[in-house]
Amino acid sequence: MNELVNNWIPSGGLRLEQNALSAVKNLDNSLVVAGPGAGKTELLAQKACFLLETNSCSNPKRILAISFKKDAAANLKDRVDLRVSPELAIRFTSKTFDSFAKNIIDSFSSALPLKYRPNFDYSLFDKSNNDVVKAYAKFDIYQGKGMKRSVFVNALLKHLNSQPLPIQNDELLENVWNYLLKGDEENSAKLNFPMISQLALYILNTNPLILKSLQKTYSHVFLDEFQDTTTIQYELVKTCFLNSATSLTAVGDNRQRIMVWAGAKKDVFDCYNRDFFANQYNLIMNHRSAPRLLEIQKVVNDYLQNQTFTPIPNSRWSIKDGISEIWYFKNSQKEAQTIASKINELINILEIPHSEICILVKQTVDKYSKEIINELENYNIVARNETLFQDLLKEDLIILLINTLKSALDVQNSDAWMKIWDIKMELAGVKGSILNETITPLLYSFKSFLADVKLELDNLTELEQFRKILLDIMEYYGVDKIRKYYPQYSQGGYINQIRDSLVDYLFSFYQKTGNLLEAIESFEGRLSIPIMTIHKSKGLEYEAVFFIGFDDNAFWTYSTQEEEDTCTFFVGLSRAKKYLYFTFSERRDGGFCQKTNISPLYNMLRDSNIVEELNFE
Ligand SMILES: Nc1ncnc2c1ncn2[C@@H]1O[C@H](COP(=O)(O)OP(=O)(O)OP(=O)(O)O)[C@@H](O)[C@H]1O
Repeated sequence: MNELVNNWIPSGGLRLEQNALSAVKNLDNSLVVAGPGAGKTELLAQKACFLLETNSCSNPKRILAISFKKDAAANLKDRVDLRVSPELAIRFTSKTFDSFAKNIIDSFSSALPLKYRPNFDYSLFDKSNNDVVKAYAKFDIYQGKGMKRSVFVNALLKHLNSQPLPIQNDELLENVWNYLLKGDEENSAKLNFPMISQLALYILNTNPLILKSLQKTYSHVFLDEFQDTTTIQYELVKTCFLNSATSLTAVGDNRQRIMVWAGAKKDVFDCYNRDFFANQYNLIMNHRSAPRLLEIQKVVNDYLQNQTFTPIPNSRWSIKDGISEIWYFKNSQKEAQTIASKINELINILEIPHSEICILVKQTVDKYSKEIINELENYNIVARNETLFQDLLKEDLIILLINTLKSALDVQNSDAWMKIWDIKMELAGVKGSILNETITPLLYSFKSFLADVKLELDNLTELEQFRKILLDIMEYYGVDKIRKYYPQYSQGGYINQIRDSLVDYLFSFYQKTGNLLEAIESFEGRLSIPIMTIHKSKGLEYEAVFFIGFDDNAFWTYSTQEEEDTCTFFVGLSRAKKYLYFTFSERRDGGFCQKTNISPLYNMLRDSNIVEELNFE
């Protein structure tokens, strides 16, 4: 075993800096703190390879990685799948915090006392729904006169999660929980993720056997983007793994803490170091951004923390690499034309792929991007609000259905075929790679099913016909088997919701192109420029980033939450590898824009001495 450990080298030909390598090989609890692009996520992928390949995570133990966003969880899983053999990769589970907690309550709801057991068909609600207001109104709590609705909703949500379970001495809280858990004649049961985490905590605190089995299953746990962990999520981590044999690796960056508004625990690093006696590792490389762009990151860092930050760029860059500009416009029409022309140049002259260019906004994607989308159409370039697709594209069910369609339409697509064949074998309970009396008939029947699907797709004209084809595909795999194989679909109508979204989107793309393979490509966003909020861009990276509408309106919270908005600014600008453009327009949407409140952010760009300022009349 020692020999395996000593001889282990990072996969994919990557070289890790000394501290990264030490963190990978450390088998106790650890915390890796590093700036954007330092390779924190990659370090977790490498650590998974190390643990599995050296048997430090010995069969049948597993590694559990917990991230915040579905795409982050999926990306981490993809990186591990790419680097280790399928037999090892199967022991790496990557989930979001939300799905981790939800799986606990869906798998063990019978361990809850009846009064806290949610109805089987519960669905989810978030802040944007009216459900929490309705629930309180049921017990005569109405919005106070003159009170802003958002303030009222926040107050209700705070009250809803003001106590761990079981609820003590609060009749209103007890009633609202009961109503949300059980629903009534008109409304089904509805839960939000903080409630789900409370229920998961209750199960784990009152059922030592469930807790033990969780600890026995996972010998190693990874926590990505740890800076954004909320109090209740941290409580869950502690309840699950404190004083257990499971070893934890957390990675994060204080300067990228952008979820304080959603309850991120500001002192989570200190608490974790103290509670888990973690070894801390700091990294100094930046593998993402060109050297000149790192100059901006240094200035913003100095504003955010006392510790200086001198990231070392990856050796693929030359010292002069990196372009950053601020563009000033009189109106948003001219802004849109200039951005479209630049994007056209990046794609057609510099040959940068669509998927390597990103348009970022602070918020309200549609407001800031309408005109740009229209101007890009003049160049035959598609741009779209990626928020609608980001999570959907990483859904296991979507990946399964899309790969099935691809395999039916294009028998040469070996990648898609391998993925669905592996899953088909798993779902059919068949193991092995050599054709035999079990595998051969399954293979023939699967191929013949795909040929039938192709025939139906060749005659596709109606939306309902397409829905039926996808229903048939799911039936063929077995809906119950899918629900079991992917625990996130085990409960309620979520699986149907996801399927219907796919049907609607794909069919609308199909109507435009008349070609289903092209429609799938469009749906996957291979030929479109993603537009998203900075929050949605967390963890992602692009060759070129356009940070549009850099004004007081977009950063309207700056005066009340300067630190968090500066962190958001830092996250946004650190997504760029080589090109970084900021735009400001005096007029937008019939109104005037200013940049006086956020002048400290503008000054940081100027202080870097690398950002050029251009005026467009
Ligand atoms: N050791 C390495 N050598 C070369 N490239 C690397 C190395 N580690 C990471 N990378 C690459 O650098 C980029 C950034 O890595 P990664 O996404 O892991 O950074 P991060 O620290 O998680 O960033 P962020 O906090 O901004 O999300 C990725 O393209 C990754 O493939």
